[in-house]
Amino acid sequence: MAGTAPFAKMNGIGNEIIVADMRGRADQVTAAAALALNADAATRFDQIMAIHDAKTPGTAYYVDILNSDGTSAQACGNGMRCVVQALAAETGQKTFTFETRAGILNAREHADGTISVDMGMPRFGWQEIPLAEEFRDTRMIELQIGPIDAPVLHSPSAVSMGNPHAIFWVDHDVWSYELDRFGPLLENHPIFPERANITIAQVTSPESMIIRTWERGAGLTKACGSAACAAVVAAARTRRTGRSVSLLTPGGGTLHVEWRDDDHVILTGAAEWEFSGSFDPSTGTWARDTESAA
Ligand SMILES: N[C@@H](CCC[C@H](N)C(=O)O)C(=O)O
Repeated sequence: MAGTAPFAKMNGIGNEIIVADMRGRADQVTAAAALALNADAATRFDQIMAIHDAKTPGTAYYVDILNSDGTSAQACGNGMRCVVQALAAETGQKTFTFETRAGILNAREHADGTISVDMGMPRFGWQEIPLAEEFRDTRMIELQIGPIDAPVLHSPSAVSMGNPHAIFWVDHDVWSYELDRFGPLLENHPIFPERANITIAQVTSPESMIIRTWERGAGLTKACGSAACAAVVAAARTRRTGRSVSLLTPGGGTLHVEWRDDDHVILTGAAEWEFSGSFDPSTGTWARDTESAA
């Protein structure tokens, strides 16, 4: 064992995040450690953002992302904001360039404390998302749940934000759908060979929508940043909204997404520190810092 590593329990508008400081060490946070941390109510999380030393010149850090089921994720918008807030507090820096499995991304902390993350460019090709079979137009794919002649949800848009997303559109009462029941079935549907994040979206104006997400590898969460990006891109592609949209999420928080003309998707929102501690990255055994909030 290489010794314990510091961590901060944080959240990105309710998306439960552990920011793990793995700088200066060669080991990784294991799936076993993730499962152990998630099994403890005090450290239950949706994603671990493990900050490692940079691998690529021009980047400050490599960020490895683990879901609460121990699997890896390529992107996590809410988690990246937590990483930025933690590093900005430590270094006084306001802008950062990171590397993740999804590629290189830039982020900035604003004067009001909100944080913007450039989530990169969306991808729409069926092989890029990926889907298991060819769809020439991923603005609407054939997929439904519920009775065959009266589906409850159907015809989602599919988008990659580095990670796979499907967005089901509903006209009213987004809260009434049993996403806890349909989510696992859709996440693991054979059409998604790498599984998928499943979102239900209700457009409320050309500049606003409400989203709920069943996250791949994490289940129902209070917010999902990459899903917010995927939903706005898909909504703009299908002429449901413009390219600059505010999104209300189940935790009550709001995210803002702008799909810029240069094709980059910018996610803006808040991040919050809860407490700090140290943990064993191989087992998940942890202890709270004594000076940390209860
Ligand atoms: N909460 C995240 C998304 C995390 C990754 C996702 N569950 C996956 O496996 O792709 C966000 O804020 O983007």
